[in-house]
Amino acid sequence: MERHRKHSVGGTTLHTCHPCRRAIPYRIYAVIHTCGIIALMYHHVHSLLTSNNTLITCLLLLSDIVLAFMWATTTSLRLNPVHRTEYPEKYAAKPEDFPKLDVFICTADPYKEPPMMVVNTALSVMAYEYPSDKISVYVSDDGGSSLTLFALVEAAKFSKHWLPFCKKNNIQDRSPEVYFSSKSNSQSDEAENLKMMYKDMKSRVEHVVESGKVETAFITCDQFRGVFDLWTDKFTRHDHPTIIQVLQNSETDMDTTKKYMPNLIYVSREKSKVSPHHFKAGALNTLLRVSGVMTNAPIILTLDCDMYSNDPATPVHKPINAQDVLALAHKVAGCIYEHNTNWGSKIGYRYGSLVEDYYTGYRLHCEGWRTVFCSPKRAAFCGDAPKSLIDVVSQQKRWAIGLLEVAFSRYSPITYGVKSMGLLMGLGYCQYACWPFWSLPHVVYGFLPQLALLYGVSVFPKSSDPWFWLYIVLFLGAYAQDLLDFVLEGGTYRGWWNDQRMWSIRGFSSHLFGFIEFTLQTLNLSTHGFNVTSKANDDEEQSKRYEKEMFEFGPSSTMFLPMTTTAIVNLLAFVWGLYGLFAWGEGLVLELMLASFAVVNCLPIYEAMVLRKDNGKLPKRICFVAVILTFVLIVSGYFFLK
Ligand SMILES: O=c1ccn([C@@H]2O[C@H](COP(=O)(O)OP(=O)(O)O[C@H]3O[C@H](CO)[C@@H](O)[C@H](O)[C@H]3O)[C@@H](O)[C@H]2O)c(=O)[nH]1
Ligand SMILES: [Mn+2]
Repeated sequence: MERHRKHSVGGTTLHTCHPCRRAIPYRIYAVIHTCGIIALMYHHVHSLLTSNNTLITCLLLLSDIVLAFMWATTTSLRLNPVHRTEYPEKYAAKPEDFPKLDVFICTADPYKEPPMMVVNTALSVMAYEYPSDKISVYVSDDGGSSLTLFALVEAAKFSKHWLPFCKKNNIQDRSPEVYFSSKSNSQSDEAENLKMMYKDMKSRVEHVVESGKVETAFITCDQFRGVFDLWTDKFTRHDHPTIIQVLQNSETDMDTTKKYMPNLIYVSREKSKVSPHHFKAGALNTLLRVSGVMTNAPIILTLDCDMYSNDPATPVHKPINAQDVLALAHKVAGCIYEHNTNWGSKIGYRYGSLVEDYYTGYRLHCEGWRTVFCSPKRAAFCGDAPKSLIDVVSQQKRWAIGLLEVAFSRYSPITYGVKSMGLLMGLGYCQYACWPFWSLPHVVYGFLPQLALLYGVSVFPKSSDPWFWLYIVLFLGAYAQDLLDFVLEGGTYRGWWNDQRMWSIRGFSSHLFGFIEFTLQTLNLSTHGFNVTSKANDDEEQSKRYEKEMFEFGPSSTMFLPMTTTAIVNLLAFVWGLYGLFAWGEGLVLELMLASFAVVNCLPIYEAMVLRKDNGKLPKRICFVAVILTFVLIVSGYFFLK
């Protein structure tokens, strides 16, 4: 095995790769765990042939097959863990020889993605420690919103002050929102002055967003007055012509210190109800073509509007105002441009999955592209994660559906992937594609042994049975390795605990509902789109609870039902099982252990059901329906357990 690999460009090593020491113990453990799984399967088959309750045995067998398969996919990712170190300081090219850089920023909804957030993302990359005239920032607005355009016009004005300020003072946080709300910001007159300007811009933008309309009186740049007229009465977000507006031109626009500025270009591609627009993948493909016509940089960087550059040092001509260039740009941003072309199948971002990032990366890997994972000490980008549980589970449900779209496509990692990339890489990709499959073992293990416990029926080996220990070893082994992996990569114990708790919650919500929706869609019974995650965050009470690490259930959602029901069922089983253990001595130990583990995991749910009074508590309606469901489950348990 090649112990240390170097990767050089023109004789300079830019990054090195070191295998982790845990690889060998991991491989040894993989062999042991595999033997355990084989033994367990033997045990199941044996019970299937001898037992009288085939339904229970089948359900347990099916769940264990899924668990074993998922364990195999995880293990393929753990066989050769590596770390990389990168040496950007060794990149010796002179600034005038730096390549040109096109940055793509996507946004889709001015209410879920506040325009000020887009502004901050754009400003943070425009302020890169990189020759300004070589950067072009393209903002794709799938919401087709004049509010977003208005915010960007304001951003272009503000950047004339912000960029020289950042470069002169060597500011690290180049997103103004982050800079002005951090404690380290300077108190100099210049900084105070800029802060005033920023606040002023922010209040203007927020005012316009709130009013929902860009009044002519608010437009301060005469140059851009005309473009707002394109938002006619017939204009809707699903049906409108292409709008491309150069807001800042690197050849003519200078900042306050007479230095040229990066290009800033607003693009809202044409939309029509009859043409599929392929969500974010479609937006990015449009940007690939528009930028190809306008600036055509050899390097592109794509960002979502909920991300910003966290390190200014992270990153080669056509006159872009020329009539013919803009006409061509409009043409390539049109709805029908992609008809009968290879866009989305062989060129650009691939269509067919709601997780276009995973899918495109995977397809490129299959075609033989090579990638490296860079993870510098100071994170190069920061992003926004949803804070309330409903947003989290909805986001993950979208991912679940997108992943299933890949898993069941003709490019499924299990068939096509394994064939093109080999067994280990193919299995590694399955880990993600098969994510939603986790819901099956979660549901079976979350209800079946507990109901059995309530009826005094054993589904697992008794503690006197040697097979008992196999269950203990497999469970502890899998969890311990997961914990070890988490902690060795810099996570905390508490972080891991929360992580595995979220994993269970997803199994009972996003994965389960994603599966159902995907099935309905396959049967043509429903359709769904890209449900953009809400990034708006102005509820102070909610932020406080977030800081205290409290779950935010908030608005009622059917997705909370299964987890609430399982919480109740496990609590009942736990109490009943404990009572049994003391009353009769011999109890159903494994069933009881499982229920107690679930109860500990469900503590925040009990708290949200009965103790909490704030707005983040579990809605009464959900609790009520969950109690009824519990009752129904227990009654129906009587028929297949007794
Ligand atoms: O029709 C659409 C829908 C979404 N977006 C943009 O896509 C980005 C991601 O959307 P978001 O709601 O933030 O989804 P997340 O789940 O946070 O995004 C993750 O998952 C997506 C796939 O589901 C990936 O595209 C993202 O890169 C990845 O960060 C945002 O900038 C949106 O504006 C569009 O441009 N057009
Ligand atoms: Mn996002």
